[in-house]
Amino acid sequence: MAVRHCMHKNHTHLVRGGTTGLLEKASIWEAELMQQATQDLAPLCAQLQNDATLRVMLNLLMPELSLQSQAIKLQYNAGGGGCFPMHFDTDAAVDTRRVTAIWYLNPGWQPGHGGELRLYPFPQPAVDIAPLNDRLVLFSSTDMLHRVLPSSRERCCFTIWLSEGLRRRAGASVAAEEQAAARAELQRALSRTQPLDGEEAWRLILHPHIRHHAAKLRHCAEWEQSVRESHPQGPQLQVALDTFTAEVAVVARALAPLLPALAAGLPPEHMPRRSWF
Ligand SMILES: O=C(O)CCC(=O)C(=O)O
Ligand SMILES: [Fe+2]
Repeated sequence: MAVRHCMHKNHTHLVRGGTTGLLEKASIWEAELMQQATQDLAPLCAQLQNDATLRVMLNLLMPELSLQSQAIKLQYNAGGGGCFPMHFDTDAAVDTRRVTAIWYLNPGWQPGHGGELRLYPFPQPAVDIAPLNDRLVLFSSTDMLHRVLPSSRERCCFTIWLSEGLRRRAGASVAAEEQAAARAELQRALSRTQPLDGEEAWRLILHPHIRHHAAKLRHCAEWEQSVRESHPQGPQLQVALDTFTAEVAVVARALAPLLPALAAGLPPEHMPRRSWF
């Protein structure tokens, strides 16, 4: 595969004390389709980069997303346990990516080869998706926690990120006021010294400002394990694990009144519909 010549190692971004470090993943290589070098080596990749079919279809089905551009990378997992730690692809405050589409290229994948995509539509239980050839999986880039389980075989996919345009940003100042009010309400609730009761606690746990943090606490043991599995041993991995432990402690302190409800779990009758976007 000629395009392998322009592949580089994938890294996990480590945010710590205001600086971002890079932690190389074991066995994972990638090529950006936007880059001319990739397109020159693999004309089909240029065609895919410029194909608007998925974006147009999604805008028809979900016009509220208002998707305007796409960035695509080709991912090659060399096998031998290559995997991704638990993560959200982005945060709405960081960039405009809104939909993640993964298109798998694995003829002959068998149960037992590993490399399943695991989605965590918190508070619903996790869902494993086999990376079957020609399967396309779509989920929210901002709200869906996910990881890739260790793969014992070579595994390939295109990862397509669809971004919203500037149009939706027009209402930003109204949204900012609403957000300030929501933040004040959350601060009041979280400054209580007594635990909140189940229903009130779950309303806050599922609040968009809290849900990501609550999901991290709920799955913290698996999250830590996934960081260990995805990166080579060494001092940088230890820094990543220490940073993770410190973050979890801060989140647990901040969400203290919600912890009993989180540990007890949401009663099935209150479980919201599974939400992918
Ligand atoms: O390989 C996959 O199935 C998912 C990859 C992924 O999560 C990513 O590139 O952010
Ligand atoms: Fe991802």
